[in-house]
Amino acid sequence: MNELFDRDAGGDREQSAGDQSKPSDDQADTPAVAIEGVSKTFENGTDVVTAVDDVSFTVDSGSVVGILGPNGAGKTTLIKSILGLIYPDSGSVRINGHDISENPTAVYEDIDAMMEGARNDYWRLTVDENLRFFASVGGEHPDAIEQEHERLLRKLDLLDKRDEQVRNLSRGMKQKVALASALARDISVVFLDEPTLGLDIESSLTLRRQLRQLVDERELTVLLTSHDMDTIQSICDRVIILNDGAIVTDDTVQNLLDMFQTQEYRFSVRSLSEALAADLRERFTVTELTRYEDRTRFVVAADTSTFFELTAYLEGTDIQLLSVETRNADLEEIFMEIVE
Ligand SMILES: Nc1ncnc2c1ncn2[C@@H]1O[C@H](COP(=O)(O)OP(=O)(O)OP(=O)(O)O)[C@@H](O)[C@H]1O
Repeated sequence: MNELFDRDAGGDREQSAGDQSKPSDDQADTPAVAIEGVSKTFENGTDVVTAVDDVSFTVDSGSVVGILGPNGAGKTTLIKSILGLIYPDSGSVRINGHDISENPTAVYEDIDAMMEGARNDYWRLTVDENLRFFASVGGEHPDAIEQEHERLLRKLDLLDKRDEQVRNLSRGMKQKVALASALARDISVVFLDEPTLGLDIESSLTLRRQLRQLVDERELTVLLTSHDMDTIQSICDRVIILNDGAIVTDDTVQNLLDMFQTQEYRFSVRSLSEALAADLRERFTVTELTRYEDRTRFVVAADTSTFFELTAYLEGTDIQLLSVETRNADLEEIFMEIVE
Protein backbone atom coordinates (compact mmCIF):
# COMPACT_ATOMS: atom_id res chain seq x y z
CA MET A 1 0.00 0.00 0.00
CA ASN A 2 1.33 3.38 -0.91
CA GLU A 3 1.59 5.15 2.39
CA LEU A 4 2.56 8.58 1.14
CA PHE A 5 0.22 8.82 -1.80
CA ASP A 6 -2.96 6.81 -1.78
CA ARG A 7 -3.49 6.35 -5.50
CA ASP A 8 -6.95 4.88 -5.10
CA ALA A 9 -8.15 7.95 -3.23
CA GLY A 10 -7.36 10.39 -6.08
CA GLY A 11 -9.63 8.83 -8.65
CA ASP A 12 -9.17 11.72 -11.05
CA ARG A 13 -6.98 9.99 -13.57
CA GLU A 14 -9.21 9.25 -16.45
CA GLN A 15 -8.28 7.35 -19.52
CA SER A 16 -8.13 9.71 -22.44
CA ALA A 17 -10.32 8.86 -25.40
CA GLY A 18 -7.39 8.31 -27.71
CA ASP A 19 -5.43 6.20 -25.27
CA GLN A 20 -5.50 2.77 -26.83
CA SER A 21 -2.39 1.69 -24.98
CA LYS A 22 -3.64 1.88 -21.41
CA PRO A 23 -3.90 -1.53 -19.78
CA SER A 24 -7.24 -2.66 -18.46
CA ASP A 25 -7.62 -3.23 -14.72
CA ASP A 26 -7.23 -6.96 -15.06
CA GLN A 27 -3.78 -6.52 -16.60
CA ALA A 28 -2.26 -6.02 -13.20
CA ASP A 29 0.97 -7.65 -14.29
CA THR A 30 1.76 -4.98 -16.89
CA PRO A 31 5.42 -4.10 -16.35
CA ALA A 32 6.09 -0.60 -15.05
CA VAL A 33 8.67 -0.13 -17.80
CA ALA A 34 8.79 -2.08 -21.06
CA ILE A 35 11.52 -1.32 -23.58
CA GLU A 36 11.33 -3.20 -26.86
CA GLY A 37 14.04 -3.10 -29.53
CA VAL A 38 15.13 0.50 -28.87
CA SER A 39 17.93 1.73 -31.14
CA LYS A 40 19.36 5.19 -31.67
CA THR A 41 22.20 6.34 -33.91
CA PHE A 42 23.80 9.76 -34.12
CA GLU A 43 25.73 11.23 -36.98
CA ASN A 44 29.01 12.77 -35.92
CA GLY A 45 30.26 14.42 -39.13
CA THR A 46 31.00 11.47 -41.37
CA ASP A 47 30.78 8.93 -38.51
CA VAL A 48 27.60 7.18 -37.50
CA VAL A 49 27.55 6.27 -33.81
CA THR A 50 25.14 3.60 -32.60
CA ALA A 51 24.46 4.92 -29.11
CA VAL A 52 21.75 2.36 -28.28
CA ASP A 53 21.60 -0.90 -30.18
CA ASP A 54 18.39 -2.95 -30.08
CA VAL A 55 17.84 -2.78 -26.33
CA SER A 56 14.91 -4.64 -24.77
CA PHE A 57 13.99 -5.20 -21.13
CA THR A 58 11.08 -4.89 -18.75
CA VAL A 59 10.99 -3.67 -15.17
CA ASP A 60 8.39 -4.93 -12.74
CA SER A 61 6.50 -2.48 -10.65
CA GLY A 62 8.22 -1.71 -7.34
CA SER A 63 11.72 -2.75 -8.31
CA VAL A 64 14.90 -0.72 -8.39
CA VAL A 65 17.11 -1.22 -11.41
CA GLY A 66 20.58 0.23 -11.87
CA ILE A 67 21.61 1.11 -15.42
CA LEU A 68 25.38 0.84 -15.57
CA GLY A 69 28.05 1.09 -18.20
CA PRO A 70 31.36 2.74 -18.94
CA ASN A 71 31.48 6.24 -20.47
CA GLY A 72 29.80 6.32 -23.86
CA ALA A 73 27.97 3.02 -23.31
CA GLY A 74 24.62 4.61 -24.17
CA LYS A 75 23.06 5.08 -20.71
CA THR A 76 22.06 8.72 -21.19
CA THR A 77 20.64 8.07 -24.65
CA LEU A 78 18.62 5.14 -23.35
CA ILE A 79 17.32 7.08 -20.35
CA LYS A 80 16.44 10.09 -22.52
CA SER A 81 14.50 7.74 -24.78
CA ILE A 82 12.62 6.37 -21.76
CA LEU A 83 11.83 9.86 -20.54
CA GLY A 84 10.67 10.92 -23.99
CA LEU A 85 13.43 13.53 -24.31
CA ILE A 86 14.69 12.02 -27.56
CA TYR A 87 13.00 9.84 -30.14
CA PRO A 88 14.65 6.51 -30.78
CA ASP A 89 15.08 5.49 -34.43
CA SER A 90 13.19 2.29 -33.75
CA GLY A 91 11.59 0.36 -30.95
CA SER A 92 9.03 1.23 -28.33
CA VAL A 93 8.96 2.51 -24.75
CA ARG A 94 5.93 1.81 -22.58
CA ILE A 95 5.40 3.07 -19.05
CA ASN A 96 2.67 1.22 -17.15
CA GLY A 97 1.42 0.04 -20.52
CA HIS A 98 1.31 3.49 -22.13
CA ASP A 99 3.37 3.95 -25.25
CA ILE A 100 5.38 7.14 -24.86
CA SER A 101 5.11 8.15 -28.49
CA GLU A 102 1.38 7.40 -28.70
CA ASN A 103 0.34 8.79 -25.35
CA PRO A 104 3.05 10.98 -23.79
CA THR A 105 0.57 12.73 -21.47
CA ALA A 106 -0.34 9.50 -19.69
CA VAL A 107 3.35 8.64 -19.38
CA TYR A 108 4.28 12.02 -17.89
CA GLU A 109 1.56 11.57 -15.29
CA ASP A 110 3.37 8.49 -14.02
CA ILE A 111 7.03 9.33 -14.36
CA ASP A 112 9.46 11.94 -13.08
CA ALA A 113 13.21 12.35 -12.97
CA MET A 114 15.98 13.75 -10.85
CA MET A 115 18.75 14.71 -13.22
CA GLU A 116 22.37 14.98 -12.18
CA GLY A 117 24.12 18.27 -12.68
CA ALA A 118 20.87 19.95 -13.68
CA ARG A 119 19.37 22.36 -11.21
CA ASN A 120 16.42 20.30 -10.20
CA ASP A 121 15.06 22.98 -7.88
CA TYR A 122 14.53 26.71 -7.71
CA TRP A 123 17.17 27.84 -5.26
CA ARG A 124 15.43 31.09 -4.35
CA LEU A 125 12.26 29.25 -3.41
CA THR A 126 11.90 27.47 -0.10
CA VAL A 127 11.86 23.70 0.17
CA ASP A 128 8.10 23.74 0.60
CA GLU A 129 7.56 26.10 -2.33
CA ASN A 130 9.60 23.82 -4.56
CA LEU A 131 7.50 20.80 -3.64
CA ARG A 132 4.29 22.73 -4.21
CA PHE A 133 5.57 24.05 -7.52
CA PHE A 134 6.58 20.65 -8.88
CA ALA A 135 3.36 19.07 -7.68
CA SER A 136 1.34 21.79 -9.50
CA VAL A 137 3.37 21.44 -12.68
CA GLY A 138 2.50 17.75 -12.58
CA GLY A 139 -1.19 18.58 -12.35
CA GLU A 140 -1.83 18.08 -8.62
CA HIS A 141 -3.30 20.72 -6.35
CA PRO A 142 -0.59 21.35 -3.73
CA ASP A 143 -3.11 22.09 -0.95
CA ALA A 144 -4.66 18.67 -1.47
CA ILE A 145 -1.37 16.87 -0.90
CA GLU A 146 0.04 19.05 1.88
CA GLN A 147 0.09 16.14 4.29
CA GLU A 148 1.90 13.92 1.82
CA HIS A 149 4.56 16.61 1.43
CA GLU A 150 4.90 16.84 5.18
CA ARG A 151 5.39 13.08 5.43
CA LEU A 152 7.89 13.11 2.58
CA LEU A 153 9.93 15.87 4.23
CA ARG A 154 9.81 14.05 7.55
CA LYS A 155 11.10 10.86 5.93
CA LEU A 156 14.00 12.79 4.47
CA ASP A 157 14.74 14.68 7.72
CA LEU A 158 13.93 17.95 5.99
CA LEU A 159 10.89 19.03 7.94
CA ASP A 160 12.71 21.68 9.93
CA LYS A 161 14.14 23.09 6.68
CA ARG A 162 10.84 23.41 4.87
CA ASP A 163 10.81 27.23 5.04
CA GLU A 164 14.48 27.64 4.12
CA GLN A 165 15.48 28.81 0.67
CA VAL A 166 17.13 25.90 -1.12
CA ARG A 167 20.24 27.97 -1.87
CA ASN A 168 21.03 28.14 1.85
CA LEU A 169 21.11 24.37 2.29
CA SER A 170 24.10 22.02 2.24
CA ARG A 171 24.82 19.92 -0.83
CA GLY A 172 23.41 16.80 0.80
CA MET A 173 20.21 18.62 1.71
CA LYS A 174 19.89 20.08 -1.79
CA GLN A 175 20.19 16.56 -3.14
CA LYS A 176 17.38 15.45 -0.85
CA VAL A 177 15.22 18.39 -1.91
CA ALA A 178 15.82 17.38 -5.52
CA LEU A 179 14.64 13.88 -4.65
CA ALA A 180 11.63 15.24 -2.76
CA SER A 181 10.74 17.46 -5.73
CA ALA A 182 10.81 14.48 -8.09
CA LEU A 183 8.53 12.64 -5.66
CA ALA A 184 6.29 15.62 -4.87
CA ARG A 185 3.36 14.19 -6.77
CA ASP A 186 1.82 10.80 -7.15
CA ILE A 187 4.13 9.18 -9.66
CA SER A 188 4.96 5.51 -9.86
CA VAL A 189 8.19 5.49 -11.90
CA VAL A 190 11.17 7.69 -11.19
CA PHE A 191 14.53 8.02 -12.85
CA LEU A 192 17.41 9.09 -10.61
CA ASP A 193 20.65 10.16 -12.23
CA GLU A 194 23.63 9.86 -9.86
CA PRO A 195 21.53 10.54 -6.73
CA THR A 196 24.49 10.38 -4.34
CA LEU A 197 27.06 12.20 -6.49
CA GLY A 198 29.27 14.57 -4.54
CA LEU A 199 27.93 13.60 -1.14
CA ASP A 200 30.22 12.76 1.76
CA ILE A 201 30.10 9.16 2.98
CA GLU A 202 27.67 9.82 5.81
CA SER A 203 25.23 11.87 3.71
CA SER A 204 25.43 9.26 0.98
CA LEU A 205 24.62 6.45 3.42
CA THR A 206 21.72 8.43 4.88
CA LEU A 207 20.28 9.27 1.48
CA ARG A 208 20.57 5.65 0.32
CA ARG A 209 18.76 4.40 3.41
CA GLN A 210 16.00 7.02 3.13
CA LEU A 211 15.63 6.45 -0.58
CA ARG A 212 15.28 2.69 -0.19
CA GLN A 213 12.64 3.22 2.54
CA LEU A 214 10.68 5.63 0.36
CA VAL A 215 10.86 3.27 -2.58
CA ASP A 216 9.52 0.38 -0.52
CA GLU A 217 6.78 2.42 1.14
CA ARG A 218 5.55 4.04 -2.06
CA GLU A 219 6.10 0.93 -4.17
CA LEU A 220 8.03 3.04 -6.60
CA THR A 221 9.74 1.68 -9.67
CA VAL A 222 13.17 3.24 -9.91
CA LEU A 223 15.67 3.41 -12.72
CA LEU A 224 18.93 4.68 -11.45
CA THR A 225 22.37 5.45 -12.81
CA SER A 226 25.40 5.83 -10.62
CA HIS A 227 29.11 5.40 -10.91
CA ASP A 228 29.15 4.60 -7.21
CA MET A 229 28.85 0.83 -6.94
CA ASP A 230 28.14 1.00 -3.21
CA THR A 231 25.03 3.01 -4.03
CA ILE A 232 24.02 0.49 -6.68
CA GLN A 233 24.74 -2.48 -4.44
CA SER A 234 22.81 -1.08 -1.49
CA ILE A 235 19.75 0.27 -3.34
CA CYS A 236 19.22 -1.78 -6.48
CA ASP A 237 17.49 -5.13 -6.83
CA ARG A 238 18.83 -5.65 -10.31
CA VAL A 239 21.43 -4.20 -12.66
CA ILE A 240 21.50 -3.79 -16.41
CA ILE A 241 24.98 -3.27 -17.78
CA LEU A 242 25.35 -1.61 -21.17
CA ASN A 243 28.44 -1.67 -23.31
CA ASP A 244 28.67 -0.17 -26.81
CA GLY A 245 24.95 0.50 -26.73
CA ALA A 246 23.90 -3.10 -26.05
CA ILE A 247 22.94 -4.95 -22.89
CA VAL A 248 25.78 -7.22 -21.79
CA THR A 249 24.33 -8.20 -18.40
CA ASP A 250 20.86 -8.10 -16.92
CA ASP A 251 20.58 -9.84 -13.58
CA THR A 252 19.82 -9.38 -9.92
CA VAL A 253 22.53 -7.88 -7.77
CA GLN A 254 22.51 -11.01 -5.63
CA ASN A 255 22.95 -13.36 -8.61
CA LEU A 256 25.85 -11.33 -9.87
CA LEU A 257 27.51 -11.34 -6.48
CA ASP A 258 26.98 -15.10 -6.19
CA MET A 259 28.07 -15.85 -9.73
CA PHE A 260 31.29 -13.91 -9.52
CA GLN A 261 32.17 -15.20 -6.12
CA THR A 262 35.85 -15.91 -6.21
CA GLN A 263 37.59 -16.90 -3.06
CA GLU A 264 40.11 -14.29 -2.15
CA TYR A 265 42.21 -13.94 0.95
CA ARG A 266 43.47 -10.72 2.41
CA PHE A 267 46.77 -11.16 4.21
CA SER A 268 48.27 -8.69 6.59
CA VAL A 269 51.99 -9.26 7.20
CA ARG A 270 55.08 -7.61 8.59
CA SER A 271 58.60 -7.61 7.15
CA LEU A 272 57.81 -8.35 3.53
CA SER A 273 60.88 -7.27 1.56
CA GLU A 274 60.66 -6.04 -2.05
CA ALA A 275 62.39 -9.23 -3.20
CA LEU A 276 59.89 -11.45 -1.39
CA ALA A 277 56.99 -9.38 -2.67
CA ALA A 278 58.25 -9.90 -6.21
CA ASP A 279 58.64 -13.63 -5.56
CA LEU A 280 55.14 -13.77 -4.10
CA ARG A 281 53.70 -12.11 -7.20
CA GLU A 282 55.55 -14.59 -9.36
CA ARG A 283 54.19 -17.63 -7.54
CA PHE A 284 50.64 -16.54 -6.68
CA THR A 285 47.81 -14.41 -8.10
CA VAL A 286 48.30 -11.26 -6.02
CA THR A 287 45.55 -8.79 -6.97
CA GLU A 288 46.34 -5.96 -4.57
CA LEU A 289 49.36 -5.05 -2.50
CA THR A 290 49.57 -2.02 -0.26
CA ARG A 291 52.23 -1.05 2.21
CA TYR A 292 52.01 1.05 5.33
CA GLU A 293 55.33 1.46 7.14
CA ASP A 294 56.44 -2.07 8.03
CA ARG A 295 53.03 -3.57 7.41
CA THR A 296 51.88 -4.95 4.05
CA ARG A 297 48.42 -6.06 3.03
CA PHE A 298 47.90 -8.14 -0.05
CA VAL A 299 45.01 -9.99 -1.61
CA VAL A 300 45.43 -13.37 -3.25
CA ALA A 301 42.87 -15.26 -5.34
CA ALA A 302 43.29 -18.90 -4.45
CA ASP A 303 41.57 -22.25 -4.10
CA THR A 304 42.04 -24.20 -0.86
CA SER A 305 45.19 -26.06 -1.88
CA THR A 306 46.81 -22.85 -3.17
CA PHE A 307 45.88 -21.18 0.11
CA PHE A 308 47.77 -23.89 2.08
CA GLU A 309 50.66 -23.66 -0.36
CA LEU A 310 50.82 -19.93 0.30
CA THR A 311 50.73 -20.23 4.08
CA ALA A 312 53.46 -22.90 3.91
CA TYR A 313 55.49 -20.55 1.73
CA LEU A 314 55.09 -17.71 4.22
CA GLU A 315 56.14 -19.96 7.10
CA GLY A 316 59.37 -20.73 5.27
CA THR A 317 60.32 -17.02 5.21
CA ASP A 318 60.94 -14.25 7.77
CA ILE A 319 57.56 -12.73 6.99
CA GLN A 320 55.45 -12.30 10.11
CA LEU A 321 51.82 -13.20 9.44
CA LEU A 322 49.45 -10.82 11.29
CA SER A 323 46.04 -11.81 9.96
CA VAL A 324 44.17 -13.53 7.14
CA GLU A 325 40.61 -12.74 6.13
CA THR A 326 38.48 -14.11 3.32
CA ARG A 327 37.25 -11.48 0.99
CA ASN A 328 34.31 -11.49 -1.41
CA ALA A 329 34.15 -9.68 -4.73
CA ASP A 330 31.97 -6.58 -4.68
CA LEU A 331 29.85 -5.14 -7.47
CA GLU A 332 32.60 -2.76 -8.54
CA GLU A 333 34.96 -5.62 -9.36
CA ILE A 334 32.20 -7.60 -11.05
CA PHE A 335 31.31 -4.58 -13.19
CA MET A 336 34.94 -4.08 -14.22
CA GLU A 337 35.27 -7.76 -15.12
CA ILE A 338 32.12 -7.68 -17.25
CA VAL A 339 32.89 -4.54 -19.21
CA GLU A 340 36.54 -5.37 -19.68
N1 LIG B 1 23.71 14.26 -29.48
C1 LIG B 1 24.67 13.41 -29.86
N2 LIG B 1 25.30 13.57 -31.02
C2 LIG B 1 26.25 12.72 -31.44
N3 LIG B 1 26.68 11.65 -30.73
C3 LIG B 1 26.09 11.44 -29.54
C4 LIG B 1 25.06 12.30 -29.02
N4 LIG B 1 24.67 11.84 -27.82
C5 LIG B 1 25.42 10.75 -27.57
N5 LIG B 1 26.27 10.50 -28.59
C6 LIG B 1 27.22 9.39 -28.69
O1 LIG B 1 26.52 8.20 -28.37
C7 LIG B 1 27.32 7.34 -27.56
C8 LIG B 1 26.59 7.05 -26.25
O2 LIG B 1 26.53 8.26 -25.50
P1 LIG B 1 25.76 8.37 -24.11
O3 LIG B 1 25.90 9.79 -23.66
O4 LIG B 1 24.40 7.82 -24.25
O5 LIG B 1 26.63 7.40 -23.18
P2 LIG B 1 26.71 7.30 -21.58
O6 LIG B 1 26.74 5.85 -21.28
O7 LIG B 1 25.63 8.10 -20.97
O8 LIG B 1 28.11 7.95 -21.28
P3 LIG B 1 28.61 8.77 -19.95
O9 LIG B 1 28.73 7.77 -18.83
O10 LIG B 1 29.96 9.27 -20.41
O11 LIG B 1 27.63 9.87 -19.71
C9 LIG B 1 28.65 8.04 -27.39
O12 LIG B 1 29.55 7.54 -28.35
C10 LIG B 1 28.33 9.49 -27.66
O13 LIG B 1 29.44 10.17 -28.17
